[in-house]
Amino acid sequence: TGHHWGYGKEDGPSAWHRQYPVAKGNRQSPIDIIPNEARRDSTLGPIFLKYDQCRSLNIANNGHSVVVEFDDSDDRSVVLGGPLDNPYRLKQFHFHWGGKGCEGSEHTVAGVGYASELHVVHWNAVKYKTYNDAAAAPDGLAVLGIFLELGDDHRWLHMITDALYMVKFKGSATDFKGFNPKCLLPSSLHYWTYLGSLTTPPLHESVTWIVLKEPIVVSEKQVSAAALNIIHKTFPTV
Ligand SMILES: NS(=O)(=O)c1c2ccccc2cc2ccccc12
Ligand SMILES: [Zn+2]
Repeated sequence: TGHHWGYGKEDGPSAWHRQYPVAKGNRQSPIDIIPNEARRDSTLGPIFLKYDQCRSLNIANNGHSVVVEFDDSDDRSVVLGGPLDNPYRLKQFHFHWGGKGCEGSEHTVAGVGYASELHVVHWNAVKYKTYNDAAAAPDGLAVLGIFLELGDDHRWLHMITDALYMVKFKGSATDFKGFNPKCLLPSSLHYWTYLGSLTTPPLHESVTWIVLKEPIVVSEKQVSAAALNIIHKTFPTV
């Protein structure tokens, strides 16, 4: 149905502005984070992640990423503090995997990319009635960005990568209960923060980005299994 965006030459990021003019906006993500140029803001306190009561629902392949969704019908799991004026409700998390050997992270740090990047999406349910309203509002979303660097196996990531074969094809989804994203956090919650946007169409300029300085460590095997598992096409219809 209609021309769809992607990551190819014709439909990739340089072409998105045709269908999504905001691509040429003044708070577009991702950005290159330059630590020496980042301003230290003493008014910013620590962030707090209250995920103990979170309820994961399913894991799905939307053709661009693998997304794990959560029950966001109440304030059971939220992020608060840091740059945020009120708690933001946990909605979903997803990964940006690279291909074989190429860096998949969206943000870079002083020009250096990481193997992958995890985005934990939260929305401002205090100010907005629905997630969709929040997704289009300048203070509607808060996304926690966590870099993945290559090293030893991550002890919990297998719970995600093992489930990927169940959602091999775009549009597929399966139950995914009892997963708490706390197990994917690094030891330090020190962060950079800036006002930005969704990194994929519709590119809404509605995201307060909170990018953690400390990456988590995953193995090449885990990343390549994941990257290879995401097939950007629907099931071959006979
Ligand atoms: N990269 S992103 O965090 O801007 C993003 C998505 C990226 C890929 C697939 C789905 C996404 C859905 C999002 C929903 C809200 C905020 C960011 C989102
Ligand atoms: Zn993302």
